[in-house]
Amino acid sequence: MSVDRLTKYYGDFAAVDGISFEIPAGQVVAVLGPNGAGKTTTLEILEGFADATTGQVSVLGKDPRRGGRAWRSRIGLVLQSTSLETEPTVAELLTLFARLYPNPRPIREVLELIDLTAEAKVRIGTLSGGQQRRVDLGLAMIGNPELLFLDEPTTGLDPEARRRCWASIERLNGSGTTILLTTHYLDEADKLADRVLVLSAGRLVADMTPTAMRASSGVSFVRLPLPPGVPLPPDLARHVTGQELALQTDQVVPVLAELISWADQSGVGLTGLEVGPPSLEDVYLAITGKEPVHV
Ligand SMILES: Nc1ncnc2c1ncn2[C@@H]1O[C@H](COP(=O)(O)OP(=O)(O)OP(=O)(O)O)[C@@H](O)[C@H]1O
Repeated sequence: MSVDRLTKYYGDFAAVDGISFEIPAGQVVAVLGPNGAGKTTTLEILEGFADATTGQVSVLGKDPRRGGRAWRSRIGLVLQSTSLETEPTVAELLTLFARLYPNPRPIREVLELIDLTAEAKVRIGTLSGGQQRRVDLGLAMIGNPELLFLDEPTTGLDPEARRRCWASIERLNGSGTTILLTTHYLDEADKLADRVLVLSAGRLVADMTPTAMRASSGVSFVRLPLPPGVPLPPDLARHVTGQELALQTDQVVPVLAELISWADQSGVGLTGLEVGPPSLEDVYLAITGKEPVHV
């Protein structure tokens, strides 16, 4: 998939303001960005549901607006919210949808991918929210798509249900499907994505791997559980909450030097000391201008 200097204007307002990126086959890419950043608009253009104002878009080698039926059958969609039929069983609904595609995946295989083999004969209406979301995924993958668009696939699910959804998405990618997903969960992007695209006010402000994104801030986390009754120097003491020192800094060497000197003089072991990159969420908030990362 390639996107070159894409814009989408509503009147004078640029909802998408000149973004370019390429997604090679087989990647999982997460599109992040605050509300109104242009994620849905971009996805709608890539899916062929909306026209670009200017720029070039090619998805599976075609202009999405001119894709046609054969092109569409190579793409799977999971929309932000769907309402499934409640009466049929899981297997019945999958079988019904399989008839719409020229080259459907075997139902048994889809059930395994979405981890609902045991529920094949259960009516959709009696499934949990997380199981229904995995049925959405199953319907999107039944046509054996080369490319899958997932719009906020796990919003509203509990942690266990989210993990099971992630496992299905990982299995599907393992079978070769390219996946483009939007999410507001940074842990989801971290877990699933080979690459993260961050949109802000219609512009692409980051395009990198989660690891590179964490490293890009140049900021490190320092964390140390403290023994009772040994006061820290005042500039470090202001970062103590309860019995823990926790701070982020772009000056990790002086902070560590001060800690080591303090530990040496006070006879304190540095047991439990952690130094590492900030969370993806911290960096994301800094990139999108929501909050500073620095202490
Ligand atoms: N049909 C429209 N007419 C006018 N403005 C629109 C239209 N559709 C979207 N917009 C505006 O374009 C901007 C981008 O919207 P979009 O839905 O793509 O954002 P988003 O990143 O998907 O946000 P969210 O996370 O809330 O789904 C917003 O400011 C929105 O108000």
